[in-house]
Formats: sequence, C-alpha cells, structure tokens
Amino acid sequence: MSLSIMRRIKFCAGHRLYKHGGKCEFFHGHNYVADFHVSGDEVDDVGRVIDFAELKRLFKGWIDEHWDHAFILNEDDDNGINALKQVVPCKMYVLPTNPTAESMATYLLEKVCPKLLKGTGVTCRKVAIWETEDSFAEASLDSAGNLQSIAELSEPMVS
Ligand SMILES: Nc1nc2c(c(=O)[nH]1)N=C([C@H](O)[C@H](O)COP(=O)(O)OP(=O)(O)OP(=O)(O)O)CN2
Repeated sequence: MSLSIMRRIKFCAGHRLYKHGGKCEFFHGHNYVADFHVSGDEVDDVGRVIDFAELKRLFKGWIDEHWDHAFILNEDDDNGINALKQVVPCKMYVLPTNPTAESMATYLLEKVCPKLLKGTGVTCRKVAIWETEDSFAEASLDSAGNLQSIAELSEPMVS
C-alpha cells in the first residue's frame, strides 16, 4: 500500500522568461504556491506517513533560503543576471532553464526533494507550482520513479 499526503508552501518571487517575446519577458513577480505530494508505504506509531510539520520545516526551509523574495532567472539571461547584480542587497537564484512554473516544479521534484527527504523513508512524487490562481504546472514521477512533466494551465486553485 502507498499513502500520499500533500504539504503546501507559499512564497513570493520575481522572475522573467528569457526570450518569451511577450510581457513575461519583463521583470515581474508572483505569489507562488508550491504543492509537494509525498508518499510512503507505512505509517508511524502516531498514524503519520511523516509529520506535516517536518515537511514544512524541510520544504519551507529550502524555499525561504533560496527562492522566497528572490529573483529566479535563466542562466542564459546574462543581461538580467548582470542587472540584478547591481542591486544591493541582491537575492537571486539561477536555474539551468527558464523559470517557468514547469521548470520550477521539475527542479524541486528532481533536484531538491530527493536531498531534503533523504533518510525520511518518504518520497516526493509530484510537485505543482501555481503561478496565479488560474495557472499551474506539475511535475510527477511515474511508478518506476521516472519524471513525467505535465503542464496544466487554467485550472482553478483549490484553497
Ligand atoms: N506554460 C507557461 N506559460 C507561461 C508561464 C509559465 O510558467 N508556463 N509563465 C508566464 C508568465 O510568468 C506570466 O506572468 C503569467 O502570464 P499570464 O498567465 O498571462 O498572467 P496573468 O494571468 O496575470 O494574465 P493577465 O492577462 O495579466 O491577467 C506566461 N506564460
């Protein structure tokens, strides 16, 4: 049996989509919502897959340190990176891809969650990033643990 739980983390960040060709090429920001879907095969003596508070500590800890109130930019965006370096103090996180909701969800699922959850006995199987109340993207693992990237836009946010 597999049991799944979800921990939601909210944060604010700025970004721009390099070479987007539209308004999202301008610096702008979002009140993001990140939904972390975590699975485990068993529960502890209390009946928990893992304590929600522990997930908050891990996920919010990473988000607060790296993405909250930061600008998230594409590593190819030299102009944007150099512009932000002029700002003091400057909080910037550079991704190997454009900071779309899709790539942010994928990055969290593939790169961040395995490190954060090491030794906990649980696995993050899906991350959804909401950019607005109307748009989100999610990245998930299939049953073999391989990445499945699915963008789903214009779905209502569940609150
Ligand atoms: N598939 C994706 N498309 C877009 C992404 C993304 O991450 N994945 N991101 C953006 C921009 O970041 C943009 O800020 C969001 O654009 P949009 O949905 O058009 O924004 P609004 O809902 O605020 O639209 P208004 O027309 O201003 O109300 C673009 N596309």
